[in-house]
Amino acid sequence: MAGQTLYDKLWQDHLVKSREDGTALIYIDRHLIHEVTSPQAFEGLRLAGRKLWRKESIVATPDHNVPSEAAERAGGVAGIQDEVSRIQVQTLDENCRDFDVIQFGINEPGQGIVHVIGPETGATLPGMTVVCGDSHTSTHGALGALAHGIGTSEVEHVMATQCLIQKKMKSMLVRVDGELGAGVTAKDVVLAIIGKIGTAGGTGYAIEFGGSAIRSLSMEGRMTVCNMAIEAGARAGMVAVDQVTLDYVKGKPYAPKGAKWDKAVEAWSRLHSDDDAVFDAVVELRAEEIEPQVSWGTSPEMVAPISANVPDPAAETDPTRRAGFQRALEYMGLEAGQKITDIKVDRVFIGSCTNSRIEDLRAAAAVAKGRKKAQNVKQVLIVPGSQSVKSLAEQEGLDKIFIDAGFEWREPSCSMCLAMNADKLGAGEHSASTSNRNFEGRQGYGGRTHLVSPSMAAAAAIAGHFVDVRELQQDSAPVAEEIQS
Ligand SMILES: CC(C)[C@H](C(=O)O)[C@@H](O)C(=O)O
Ligand code: SF4
Repeated sequence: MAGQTLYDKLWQDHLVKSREDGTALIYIDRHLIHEVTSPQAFEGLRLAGRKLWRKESIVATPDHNVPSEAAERAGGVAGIQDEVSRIQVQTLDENCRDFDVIQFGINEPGQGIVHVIGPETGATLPGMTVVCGDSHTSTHGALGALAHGIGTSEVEHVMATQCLIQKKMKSMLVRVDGELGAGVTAKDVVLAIIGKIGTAGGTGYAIEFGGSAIRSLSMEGRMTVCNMAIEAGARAGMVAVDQVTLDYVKGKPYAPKGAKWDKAVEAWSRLHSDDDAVFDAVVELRAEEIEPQVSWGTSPEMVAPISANVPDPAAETDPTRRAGFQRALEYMGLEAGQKITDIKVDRVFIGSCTNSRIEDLRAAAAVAKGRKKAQNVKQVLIVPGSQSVKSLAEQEGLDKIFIDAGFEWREPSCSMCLAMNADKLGAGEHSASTSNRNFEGRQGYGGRTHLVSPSMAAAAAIAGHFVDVRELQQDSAPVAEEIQS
């Protein structure tokens, strides 16, 4: 018999019952909740007179509707200007109080984007099943967990039973071997993967990311990659447990301690695919071939290396693809064949569950240090993913670097990732954004999003247009001249 994949092992470990119709009941270890997709679930429980099955499994935090501006934030929940947002956050507070759920409230130390606080508190651990009413739950798979988003009715189901009805997915290995070049980050890797397999490439699969380039990434980088598994069509992304994982998890507030830690390490050490495991699909990329990436269209697969030009739809043989490219270029206000480096940037957003961790902010600060935002750039938002990231960044003086560069230092929230709050991209404006979705209107009505890494976003903020961060790092002179002109 062939060996097991990591996904097989995680699935097997949580399987309660397989059913004749091909579905199965799996046990859920960790349930993360936020203000957008939990209210109906709590209401459903109330109406049915049900209790939470295991309330300790739930960790709540508000992230989508909380303002990022310090002044508005200072007033707490009551101070949220937008009524719908205020009600959402208030409702989460009330539900957590009524059902006695652990919540990191709006201005409390642990608050942050749900996918940032799970791993950083140790609420997410290797070997767990992790769910949340949010598609980017795939992020947590970076720890060697089976993690995916669920719908609101499933949120209620997990609350009431701690189980979920699932159909086992197929397995895909995305292997990136070789060494990444300087200035090429986890974000570029995952954008290149999506550029290759497309946004439907992973549909129906659980993706395991492997290969030497993935193993060389930090946990934060692995989270960036798994975060965007959903943009490749896969509900779950994961990376095998190794020493990097264990070093990251050790000492986290909710991580096991003492003898329990030793037992956990023993159990977690088998969380990798066996050498003879067979995947339903295998995709391979060479790390050396990956350049810093910039998305040019309205889907994450519409992405190109920074050295490239905006593609010409006429070169597409498939009529549906050609029409899609054409429409994307019209929406984005771009010309076929124009250089990516000629695209001017109006606003820059560095944040989101893809890229708002400390290493992301350090990478952006390394580029911003001693430089200034270009005149044509109206706003640069730096939004740390959590209160912990924010205070660590402040201890390191990163906030000062950003402020000196003319950037804005904000409070932890989803912010301009999806414009469910005051942070929005104006119609026709182009953003350099470290988030994960560039759909039409995603960052504001008529807004034009370009997905990039944190260092590429900072470089665009300085230059006023997209620029190869590798040139900027080696030689700052040309950019400095542009700023003065
Ligand atoms: C609001 C939430 C349900 C949604 C998601 O599921 O991903 C959001 O986080 C997003 O990124 O679009
Ligand atoms: S940061 Fe963006 S992608 Fe992540 S949970 Fe918030 S809205 Fe969704």
